[in-house]
Amino acid sequence: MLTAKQKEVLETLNLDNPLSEVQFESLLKSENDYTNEDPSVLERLLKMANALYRAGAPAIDDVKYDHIRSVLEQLQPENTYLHEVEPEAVPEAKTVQLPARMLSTDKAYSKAEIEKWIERLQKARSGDDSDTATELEIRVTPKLDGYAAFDDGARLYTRGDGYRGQDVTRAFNRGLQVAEGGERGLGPGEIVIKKSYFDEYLSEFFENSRNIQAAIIAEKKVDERIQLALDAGAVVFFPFQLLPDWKGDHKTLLADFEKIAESIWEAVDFDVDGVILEATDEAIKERLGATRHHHRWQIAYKANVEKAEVRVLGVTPQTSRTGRVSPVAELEPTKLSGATISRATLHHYGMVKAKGVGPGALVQLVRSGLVIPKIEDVLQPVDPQLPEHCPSCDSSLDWEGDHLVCSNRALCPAQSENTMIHFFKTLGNIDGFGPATITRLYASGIRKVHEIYQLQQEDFENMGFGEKTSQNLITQLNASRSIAIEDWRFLSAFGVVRLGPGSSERLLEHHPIDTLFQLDAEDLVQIDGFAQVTAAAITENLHKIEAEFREIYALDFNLQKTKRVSEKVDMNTPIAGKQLVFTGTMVTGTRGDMEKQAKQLGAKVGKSVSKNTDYLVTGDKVGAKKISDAVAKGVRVISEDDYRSLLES
Ligand SMILES: NC(=O)c1ccc[n+]([C@@H]2O[C@H](COP(=O)([O-])OP(=O)(O)OC[C@H]3O[C@@H](n4cnc5c(N)ncnc54)[C@H](O)[C@@H]3O)[C@@H](O)[C@H]2O)c1
Ligand SMILES: [Zn+2]
Repeated sequence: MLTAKQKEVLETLNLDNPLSEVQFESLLKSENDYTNEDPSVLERLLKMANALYRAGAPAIDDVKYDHIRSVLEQLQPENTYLHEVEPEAVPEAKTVQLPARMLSTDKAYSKAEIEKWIERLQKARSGDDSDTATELEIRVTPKLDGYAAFDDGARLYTRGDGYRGQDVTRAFNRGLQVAEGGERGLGPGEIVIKKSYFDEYLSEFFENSRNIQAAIIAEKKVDERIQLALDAGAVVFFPFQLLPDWKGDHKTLLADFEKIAESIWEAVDFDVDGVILEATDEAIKERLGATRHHHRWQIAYKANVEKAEVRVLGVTPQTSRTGRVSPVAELEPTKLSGATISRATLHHYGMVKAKGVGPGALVQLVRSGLVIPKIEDVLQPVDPQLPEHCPSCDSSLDWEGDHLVCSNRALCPAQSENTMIHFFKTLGNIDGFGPATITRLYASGIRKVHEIYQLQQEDFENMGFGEKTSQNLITQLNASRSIAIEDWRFLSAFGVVRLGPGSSERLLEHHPIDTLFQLDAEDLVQIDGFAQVTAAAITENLHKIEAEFREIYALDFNLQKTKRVSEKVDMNTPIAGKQLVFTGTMVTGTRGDMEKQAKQLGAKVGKSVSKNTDYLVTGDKVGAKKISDAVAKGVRVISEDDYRSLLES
């Protein structure tokens, strides 16, 4: 679920053609590998993730971002997003030409890739690849994980799109200092926060140092705690020239690579996400030059994956809301990326059975960055440890595909408890009804969410909750009904299989919430995105919750209705049903706004011209070839003015 901060960022940045919030969320949640997605959807997904990340409110971790990026690279290697510096925009700052280009870095994840890069440097020096003997000087520095900036002595700039950045000189006026031993005007560097200071004074209040860096350059007055950090000299602009480094010839570097990388990695008291290697020879640098994305003479070495071989102590079954029983591996406690790991979830019991996971098995545990660790491989299998009964209700288990499922759909405590927990968690507007409370309610005979709403303060007290707590629980329950929530969120809180937030919203765009139970699969199939199987499953599963839904719906929640498609789109316009593509720089509005408006006026808006396109609307600076290609496909090419007249016709 997007946080308020993330929503604000997306709104203020006003991205061109963003995905809907629901689509964004459901794509990030999906466990697919993205290879079946449309490349343009992936591009829009990456752009949104990038905007959030740059604004200090990331929606996903770097590994996932890099993964989606690599999928797009496979599907559409020529996609321009991949070949440019990922843009960064500070709202409320002036955009200015950068004194020098600021680029991203090429990345390597293994020593073998570094060896290849050195070969390319050699080749650039000699013009052929035979000369690998002559020494080549390499500088290695820590790769600071902060906010890239450029200081020309007068102004401080952000990296922007690599050519034009934004003027954030105000950071210096607020007390940002140049790292010790430095002065203003030393060119490219990074705004960073001392790790020891962050851990001691800030970690309690801020999730990561990234949102502090973003705050320092933002227009808004900085938080008091950040100001204290600035005053204490804990936040600095660190010019790369001043970084502690290792310098030497490439042979020594390769001979002792891990050691050198590690010692440089640990050389500063800042967040570091790799080491930077670069050639120092100006002639080589000049010859190699840069792509639009990175300097060819520079590379980042990131070892973002840590692995360990770990013994399994046992496999514990856990029954979920839907009755599926998931395996959790209990592990010999192991340190990985700074945390002690003693449990990791396994995909499903199909994997436990096929790969032989049980007490004594040796598995490979992998952790990328700070993500939840995964068991990637089973190195020494044993007889699998499979449960015969549901750990919660002791009923027998059935196989459904790769999953073991509790056969006791109606009376299994784990299923009921998790269903109730899911309801309050999905509503997301109150506190107090987490696992501990729900378990106690269950023990006192509560089985369904609507029963919770019938409880009085003394009922809670009789169940063993304290007086204050009971009072608070009543307050929270009342609040859950009065605080406004979207009706699609409310619907998805019932945990109907296949009816998550995304499909709930889509469904409600077509049918009001109180008519859902009259629908059959045929009605659902009419809606974009509901295949026959899904439609059948949804109608069937909806009926299972009908009684409970009616009880809870009657409690008068403050539901905000999803806008119906028929209300949103005006089909009675000159462009209704037409296919349009906008290209070039628009004069009378942003392209994103114009596309949105066209959709509301009933048009279908595409990204590229096909033979089904009716109109290509051209703004400023459109290449002649684009126009002649469109004409060749029989598309009508019109100017922005023509388009406006068309709308008025
Ligand atoms: N989690 C997300 O949603 C998300 C979104 C976008 C990008 N990202 C991450 O960001 C990465 C790409 O972003 P990027 O291009 O800003 O970063 P990068 O990792 O390629 O780093 C490039 C930057 O490193 C800096 N740098 C730090 N130390 C340096 C040194 N010693 N010498 C020279 N330069 C140094 C420079 O400012 C340069 O601009 C991706 O790989 C991805 O992991 C994550
Ligand atoms: Zn059970």
